[in-house]
Amino acid sequence: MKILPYQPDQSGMAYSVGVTLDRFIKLKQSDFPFASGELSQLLRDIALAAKIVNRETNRAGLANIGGAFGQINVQGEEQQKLDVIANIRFMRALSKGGEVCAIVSEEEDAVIDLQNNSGKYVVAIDPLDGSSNIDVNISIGTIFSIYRRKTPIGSPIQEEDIMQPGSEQVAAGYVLYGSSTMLVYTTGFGVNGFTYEASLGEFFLSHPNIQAPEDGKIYSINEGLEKHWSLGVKEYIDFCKSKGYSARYIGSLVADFHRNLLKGGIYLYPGTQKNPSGKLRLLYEANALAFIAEQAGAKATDGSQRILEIQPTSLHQRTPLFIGSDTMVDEVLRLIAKSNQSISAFNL
Ligand SMILES: O=P(O)(O)OC[C@H]1O[C@](O)(COP(=O)(O)O)[C@@H](O)[C@@H]1O
Ligand SMILES: [Mg+2]
Ligand SMILES: [Mg+2]
Repeated sequence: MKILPYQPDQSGMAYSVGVTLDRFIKLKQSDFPFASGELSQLLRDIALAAKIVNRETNRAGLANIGGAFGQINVQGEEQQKLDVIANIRFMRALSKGGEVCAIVSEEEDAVIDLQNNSGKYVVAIDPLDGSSNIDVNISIGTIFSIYRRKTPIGSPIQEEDIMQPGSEQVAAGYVLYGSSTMLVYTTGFGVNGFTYEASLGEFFLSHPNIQAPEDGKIYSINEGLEKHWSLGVKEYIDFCKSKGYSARYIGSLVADFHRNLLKGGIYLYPGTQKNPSGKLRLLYEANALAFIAEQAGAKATDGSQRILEIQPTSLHQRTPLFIGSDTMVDEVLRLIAKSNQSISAFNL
């Protein structure tokens, strides 16, 4: 009986698909000596909900799921039908999975207590990011942060379980529903991206160990708000223009962040006199992307401190966000500090 060692096909005739997300999660579990598989299962639950939401976004125009839902959420924003559908889908997947004890969602006023005595994880989620782009077929996303609860499993959910700084995240990620659908996440051991192959119903590793370029030539900011920017921000955008950098702004945080993460660039949503904390939410937008950014060698700040160091005080609190390539974030921080100094010197 002839026995031969397997020789992987070198002909290139059949392209090799990457490792599936499931398999990758299993392989990576060994990074955690005391892993019990619950976080792995939770990541799978999120991937499952992402597949369903992907299907809904793809046919938003057909199935009458575009447009407004007719309710205002706690942010004072008109909810889109897909905001509500995505919220329901992720809530269901997270509650059915059994790993989660509490959820903070952009679409829910209060913390959702899943009354799950065995769940040790808390999830903060932006079920549908970039809502203003849903009906015009532009890339949108989902953003999620995962924490381990602080109080004993089975005991009532406490403030300390929810109000954790981003540095306490055990995992974070986003789904990008764009020309292709991708899931990008970190568990604190680097950042990996997976592309969805709908015909096989699987996410495959397509972007292993993502490293953000140290510098870039792209800046993303809503220039329509220019007159409300601080002097430091104005000086930085003038600096970008003087360098001939490209202005790219999709209006979906996940999509703008993803492009800049891969190509090098910076996304800015500064505070203004009217909204000193800007627009983006700390718990389910900024924290997750800041964890990803730092794990990929990039930076995330509110203009004075690391996003991950901010101690949350309210569920839907907002924060200014400057996130992207190292050198670019350092430059905007330098200009903001310089303009603050000159303003305080002037006021003396
Ligand atoms: O329209 P603006 O003020 O530029 O704000 C756009 C930003 O607001 C957001 O849409 C806020 O997120 P949601 O869509 O989840 O509410 C970001 O995705 C985006 O970057
Ligand atoms: Mg959002
Ligand atoms: Mg949203």
